[in-house]
Amino acid sequence: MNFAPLPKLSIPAPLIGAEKGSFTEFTVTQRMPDIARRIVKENNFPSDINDKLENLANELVSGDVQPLQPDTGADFSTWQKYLEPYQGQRWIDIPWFFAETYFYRLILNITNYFNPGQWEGVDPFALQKERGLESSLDAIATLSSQVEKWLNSSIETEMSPELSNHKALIALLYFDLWGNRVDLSLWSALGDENRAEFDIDTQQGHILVDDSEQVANLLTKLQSGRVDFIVDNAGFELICDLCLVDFILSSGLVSQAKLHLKPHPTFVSDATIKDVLHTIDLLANSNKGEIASSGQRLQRHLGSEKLILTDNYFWTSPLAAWEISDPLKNELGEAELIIVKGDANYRRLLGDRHWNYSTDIADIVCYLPSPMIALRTLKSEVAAGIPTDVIAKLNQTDPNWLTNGQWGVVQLVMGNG
Ligand SMILES: O=P(O)(O)OC[C@H]1O[C@](O)(CO)[C@@H](O)[C@@H]1O
Repeated sequence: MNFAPLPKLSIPAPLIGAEKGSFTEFTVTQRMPDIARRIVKENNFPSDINDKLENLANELVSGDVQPLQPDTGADFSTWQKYLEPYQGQRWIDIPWFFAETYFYRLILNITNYFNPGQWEGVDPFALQKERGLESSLDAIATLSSQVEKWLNSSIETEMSPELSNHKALIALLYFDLWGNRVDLSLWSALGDENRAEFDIDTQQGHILVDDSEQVANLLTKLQSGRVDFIVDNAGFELICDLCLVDFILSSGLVSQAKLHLKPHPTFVSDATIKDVLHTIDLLANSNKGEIASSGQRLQRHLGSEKLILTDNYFWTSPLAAWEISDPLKNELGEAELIIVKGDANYRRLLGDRHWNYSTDIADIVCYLPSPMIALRTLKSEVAAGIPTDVIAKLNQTDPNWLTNGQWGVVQLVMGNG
């Protein structure tokens, strides 16, 4: 397969926490310490673990990066290598993407997630994930009954199957985009009372680049083949992913869907294989008919291996997406379309660098072997492919447009596969 291994342009500097007044600074010095302290409140860890979490919270502000204590994680020695260039440096001086991914790996190291004993495999974010799922139950019912209608709509409305699938796909792509607004790492910072402010009514007006038509065309023409999802959050976003998966598989638009998941808890709400299985189980056992049908269809797709769940330590690593290993790149090359979800995965695509926001995204993301669609609400000062007039207008009307989670992109890059 012939594709460029690197962005076509020279690679700019990474975002770092020491950039005064930036959202990156706010995250490293305030949001991340809050997240560490919230773990103490929401779990029953013993005092030595809680003390270490409190130390971590304090040292983020101006202290140095601390090493990992030996643990049995399969990625332990790889992390030792990733850490080498940053030892003795302050959290705020190292690349933000490294700081954030390492922070979450360090939390698991501190809480003995990888060590045999009482805390082995205990997800420190379990409570937040569970609450996220519970608070989405009404939305889940609405969405699943809508999927059911879409699956039957060419029969009920006499619309051509191609047209009705096309309409359903556009709507599901929008849901899947806005489902990403609701991520728990931002919720931690906002507090409970602000959650109601997330609304999905103003969908189209807030999409800065919208390639959903092209994606729907691509998907309706496939009729077989595989679509891969680089999954982001558990909870409502995962439900939106699963509704899209259910629709493309149950309507026969594609023959397989593969979900790429995190091998361990990270970024508070990111989904693991366990989270997906738990969510599908919850749907299948719901006492609401339409939710249960959707869950049961997904269970059947799992059973027949039309739906595949996989994880890889690349997705929790500090690496840019162009540093992906050959086996994983070849695996993605088997897909007809790769759907990349969320802000952190988008930051990985762009290497979390200071690109000019109007840079053609295809000149950066030219290293993937298959067409890729990014569904991302903006939550960080990283972007590409936004028209200059749109940027100028947003700078006037909404100075926090890059980070307030109110704006989204549906960006397609056709790839070289
Ligand atoms: O769940 P998502 O969309 O990846 O968002 C999480 C990301 O957003 C942020 O909250 C802001 O960039 C990061 O801390 C993290 O990269």
